Amino acid sequence: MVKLEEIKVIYNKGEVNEKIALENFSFKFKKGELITVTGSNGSGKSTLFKVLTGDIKPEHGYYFLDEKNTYKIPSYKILKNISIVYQNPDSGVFPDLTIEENLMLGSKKGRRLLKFGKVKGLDLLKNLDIGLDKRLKTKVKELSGGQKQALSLIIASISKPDILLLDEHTAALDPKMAEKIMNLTTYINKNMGITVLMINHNEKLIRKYSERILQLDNGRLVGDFKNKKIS
Ligand SMILES: Nc1ncnc2c1ncn2[C@@H]1O[C@H](COP(=O)(O)OP(=O)(O)OP(=O)(O)O)[C@@H](O)[C@H]1O
Repeated sequence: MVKLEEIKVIYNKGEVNEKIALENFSFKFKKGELITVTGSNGSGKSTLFKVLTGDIKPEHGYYFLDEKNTYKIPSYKILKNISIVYQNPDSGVFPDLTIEENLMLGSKKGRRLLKFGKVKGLDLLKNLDIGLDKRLKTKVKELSGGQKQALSLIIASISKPDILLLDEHTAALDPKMAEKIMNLTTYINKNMGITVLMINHNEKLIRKYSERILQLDNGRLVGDFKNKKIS
């Protein structure tokens, strides 16, 4: 169980352009959930992700990792095991390295871990089923945007983070590739037990794949629904 309580984020505090981006924001989630964060432009979705990664320091708030441990956030001790995938397919890969080398680096340092990265990455590539598992020696810069995005998702997952944040990771993809990536996302969520929080604007994908939908408006949580279609 992870719980955020009373989070408040202010940009440019005390200046004329001061902006409260999150206010009295509280929510909790269980390990293994697949949650979509929705809301109009500027409602605070990316700010929420930056709070979770520790990239910005909230004005106020608490972060509960489990029933026993409470931290006044940000607490880097508990925020370290989070991976994030962005919309831009180039942001999560090393273009001059091969697919195989990218997978190995995804599981961080150490000989044993490098091998683990390759094995786990290969398993995920096979599941993705677009033929990349047979092209391990290909340089990543030769791949299409969709293929690079799939690889980014795999790299972010093989170190088995507690939480995987997906910031519009299907936004730049054609509908077919977006479905493939969402299938892989579900596989990672269910088979590896990784909690997924994703920002997504595609109604069809949200309804098909999310178990739970959080809705933000102007920095506040205004909705928290179970998706009846799959739960
Ligand atoms: N670095 C910043 N400095 C000042 N204001 C910011 C900064 N980052 C975001 N904001 C403002 O905070 C509010 C929330 O922004 P945020 O990026 O979290 O929204 P979002 O829901 O992710 O939007 P989008 O869907 O457009 O990506 C917006 O009004 C935005 O203009």
